[in-house]
Amino acid sequence: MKLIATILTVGAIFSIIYLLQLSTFQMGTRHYLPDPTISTRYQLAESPVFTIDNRNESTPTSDQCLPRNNLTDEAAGAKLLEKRLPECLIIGFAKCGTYALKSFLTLHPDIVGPNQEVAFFTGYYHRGYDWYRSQMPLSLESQITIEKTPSYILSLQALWRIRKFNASIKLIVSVRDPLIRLQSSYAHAQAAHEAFNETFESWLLNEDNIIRAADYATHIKNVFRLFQSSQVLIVQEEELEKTPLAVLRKVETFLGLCHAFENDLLVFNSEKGFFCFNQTSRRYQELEHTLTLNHKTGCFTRSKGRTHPQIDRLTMKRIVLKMSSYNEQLFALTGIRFNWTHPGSF
Ligand SMILES: Nc1ncnc2c1ncn2[C@@H]1O[C@H](COP(=O)(O)OS(=O)(=O)O)[C@@H](OP(=O)(O)O)[C@H]1O
Repeated sequence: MKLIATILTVGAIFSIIYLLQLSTFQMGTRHYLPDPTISTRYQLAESPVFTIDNRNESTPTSDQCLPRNNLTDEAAGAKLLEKRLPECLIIGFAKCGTYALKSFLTLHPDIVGPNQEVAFFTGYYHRGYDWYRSQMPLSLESQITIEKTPSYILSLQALWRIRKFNASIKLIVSVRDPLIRLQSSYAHAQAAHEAFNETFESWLLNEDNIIRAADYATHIKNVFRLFQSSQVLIVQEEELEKTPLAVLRKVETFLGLCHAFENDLLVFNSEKGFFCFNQTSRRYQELEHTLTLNHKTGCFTRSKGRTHPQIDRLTMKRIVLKMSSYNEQLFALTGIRFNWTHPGSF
């Protein structure tokens, strides 16, 4: 009996040791070995644990702030540089200064972004995240990659895809006086299509063109349905045009970055009528070749800041009346009353 009891005790001890080893092995395979087919950044992007908001908790105040990226340290940079998926998207709206915003933002040492619109979530989703990543510029771990494609906000499917990609991503939406946006869209259509020969007056007869320029609310509502309001920053083209640094600093705070936008990075060019890059700044010289610019002036090319078609007062009043209900919806949704052309302006 004693012998049987000893055998049973020894057997039980061996079984316990075996089970302990097995569970440690499973932990090792399931939790600690990364899947070599999926990059760490992708896993982080999908994970609810890591959000860009976590950075905000440790965001230094402006007086303690040193840019995290030291681009002069080429040797260190070369080792750590890789293409990374975006953590912030400028999703709209077209003709609202999205290119100027994205390009000026890259003056920040902790922000990078591709020059072109990648249109991944609208046009190239089938190519997968690795393709999307391949479209991004090299960056350091500490830098945030920003991509801008203004058509994303118009597509509910694209917004769902963005949410699936990274539910805690930061989104920037730029809006503009819809009357000016309407003129800008016409000038764009005229420049983009050689065969386009419609006069502005006949183009205005198409109600859809007016609604398309004014209906921000429908699309912003979709954004708020899928993302928390703290993830969304609404900026105004008019402010970007007149006081660009104020907008850039808002974005910097929104992203939890150091305050690195100095007054001398941009200069107003009276011939162009817009702020342009200060060509003497070191950061501009680093970036110049990555942007679509007039390299003589440091301003954007002629495709930004086009001449707008004239509108007579009566037509303008008619359009503004049509737009005003859309504006009211936007003001109610965002809690911001933009100082745009309104029926009382006439
Ligand atoms: N600094 C600076 N320089 C040049 N242009 C500036 C600038 N800031 C804002 N803008 C305005 O940006 C408008 C174009 O907006 P987008 O870049 O969003 O257009 S697009 O949707 O990508 O085609 C463009 O519209 P248009 O004036 O109709 O060309 C500009 O008014």
